[in-house]
Amino acid sequence: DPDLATTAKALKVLDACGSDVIELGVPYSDPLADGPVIQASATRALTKGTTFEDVISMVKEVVPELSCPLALFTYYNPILKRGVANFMSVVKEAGVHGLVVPDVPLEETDILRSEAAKNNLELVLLTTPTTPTERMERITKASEGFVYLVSTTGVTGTRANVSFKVEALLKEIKQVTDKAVAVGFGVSTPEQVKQIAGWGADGVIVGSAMVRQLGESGSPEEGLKKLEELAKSLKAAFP
Ligand SMILES: O=P(O)(O)OC[C@@H](O)[C@@H](O)c1c[nH]c2ccccc12
Repeated sequence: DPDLATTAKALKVLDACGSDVIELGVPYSDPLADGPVIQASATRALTKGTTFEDVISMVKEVVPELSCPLALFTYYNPILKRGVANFMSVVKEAGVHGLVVPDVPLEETDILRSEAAKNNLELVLLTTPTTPTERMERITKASEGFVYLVSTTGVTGTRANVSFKVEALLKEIKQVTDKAVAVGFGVSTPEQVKQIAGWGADGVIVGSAMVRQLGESGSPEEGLKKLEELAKSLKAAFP
């Protein structure tokens, strides 16, 4: 969104701005964990007829030009529909490095993880403010690449403030894992990035704010320019 050619350019822009990992979302009709911005973006992409196969062929062309790894974000249904093993080999073939599949709970990730492992793909798992410590520990053990700490309950989307609870959550999670922990959901400004970095996070994840620049600008060129400005300002804010 707004189209695959612009998305390909956006991946290169984000890479050039110093992204450590790029998360690319596959548009889906029932994005249950997404707020209005990403929902609208997925709907626009689907209305244009964008398929999983289209996304994969774009990825295949762009990945050789990127220096950072690419994680594919998708709900479980498109994986299930293609068969887990088949899905994994297709995305691996395209050059994808990892996966974020938010609607599969830890207990049900066995097949996903084993098929991902066969293809050398890393499955990033998420923990949330309502995850009990003992479960958080199991999630961090199983998570690959890094651990995704969801900053707040609810859906994706920019928020005026980062919940102060994130500071305590980071302390808690750092006691049970040495893996890198990145905080996502609601992050959109350099001030928020600085605050989260100050609390000890290893990274931040920014979705809606970037999706909005690209999808809601007057033209693809303007969207890419705005995306670049935003990415640079956020990168500069992370010490
Ligand atoms: O949009 P935000 O609030 O900046 O949050 C990141 C998020 O968009 C991205 O990681 C993501 C998009 N859709 C998701 C669904 C569930 C978990 C994570 C995601």
